[in-house]
Amino acid sequence: KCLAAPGEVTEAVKVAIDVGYRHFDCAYMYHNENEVGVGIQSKIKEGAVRRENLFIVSKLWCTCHKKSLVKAACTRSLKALKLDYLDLYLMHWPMGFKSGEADLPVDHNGMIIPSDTDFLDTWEAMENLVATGLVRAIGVSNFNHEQLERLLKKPNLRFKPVTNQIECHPYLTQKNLISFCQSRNVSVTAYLPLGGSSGGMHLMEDPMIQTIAQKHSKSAAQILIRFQIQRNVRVIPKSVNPKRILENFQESVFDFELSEEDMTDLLGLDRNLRLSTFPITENHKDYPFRAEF
Ligand SMILES: NC(=O)C1=CN([C@@H]2O[C@H](COP(=O)(O)OP(=O)(O)OC[C@H]3O[C@@H](n4cnc5c(N)ncnc54)[C@H](OP(=O)(O)O)[C@@H]3O)[C@@H](O)[C@H]2O)C=CC1
Ligand SMILES: O=C1CO[C@H](CO)[C@@H](O)[C@@H]1O
Repeated sequence: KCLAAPGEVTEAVKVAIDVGYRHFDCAYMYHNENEVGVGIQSKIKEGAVRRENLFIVSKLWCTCHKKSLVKAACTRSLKALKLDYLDLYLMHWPMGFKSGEADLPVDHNGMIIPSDTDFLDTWEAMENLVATGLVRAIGVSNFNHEQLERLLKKPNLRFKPVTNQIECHPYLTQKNLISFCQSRNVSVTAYLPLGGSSGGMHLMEDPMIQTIAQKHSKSAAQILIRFQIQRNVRVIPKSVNPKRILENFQESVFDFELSEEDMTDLLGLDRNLRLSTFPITENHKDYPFRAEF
């Protein structure tokens, strides 16, 4: 859950656990792991859920790619979340940034200052987190297929990335990258599945999506979530609104099926429209979006 006010996040986490959510997608960069942790902790204390039935994800930020910084970054997230292990820890981006106070260290032109790290080395430090039990599994986010291939071919790879978390929705269907990941047994997790917040791309208002929604008596959001489920893609919609938290969950997205024609129509909306382009990092050697996929 990102970009939400503090008390709002704790409340949203509690509501989500009550209605049955178990997977929480967090990150140091969202600066709300403490609030998420308060929500989780209070539900565990109350007996509403057990730790082992939750699936908590966090992400290593780009300023901590240096091998010597990885463990402390993970421990900081664990402390904020009030947990003693993470179910999954992701490398947020393949790009390393200069370490220090700023999350986004930039030069005079406003462009990111890279670190001299290589994501293969960062990965080794993440593998150590699995070995020492701080995290159960590791994965990546925003990797293109060349970067993922390079990681999978790394000599002496100890743990494979279990997932690649990428932007994915009908305007950016990611057909090629999804086939690539699935062929290598790396699951795909779709972020921005609803097209992001208002001011984004108005995906939910798309006439085709609206028509399909009406046909199934579902909301546009439910269609967008179901679309990913039927492609065998994990999906992490964000909401801080109790009504929408419920709307996006379980029965309401598992009690119907999109037809082959619906799926083809949705896939046909692809326009390679990426919202999460991260322009200040465009000159980075590991900028992921220069490659075709
Ligand atoms: N790895 C990465 O680099 C990135 C990862 N992410 C992850 O993916 C998650 C989801 O992506 P996000 O960017 O939040 O975008 P989403 O596509 O999930 O859209 C969230 C927006 O949709 C609204 N919304 C949620 N449910 C409904 C509904 N049923 N009907 C109408 N509107 C709805 C939310 O508002 P409201 O809250 O008011 O309901 C919010 O404004 C993030 O929370 C984050 O964890 C996101 C970006 C980058
Ligand atoms: O998950 C994310 C949300 O916000 C960050 C800052 O723009 C992004 O870079 C990141 O991918």
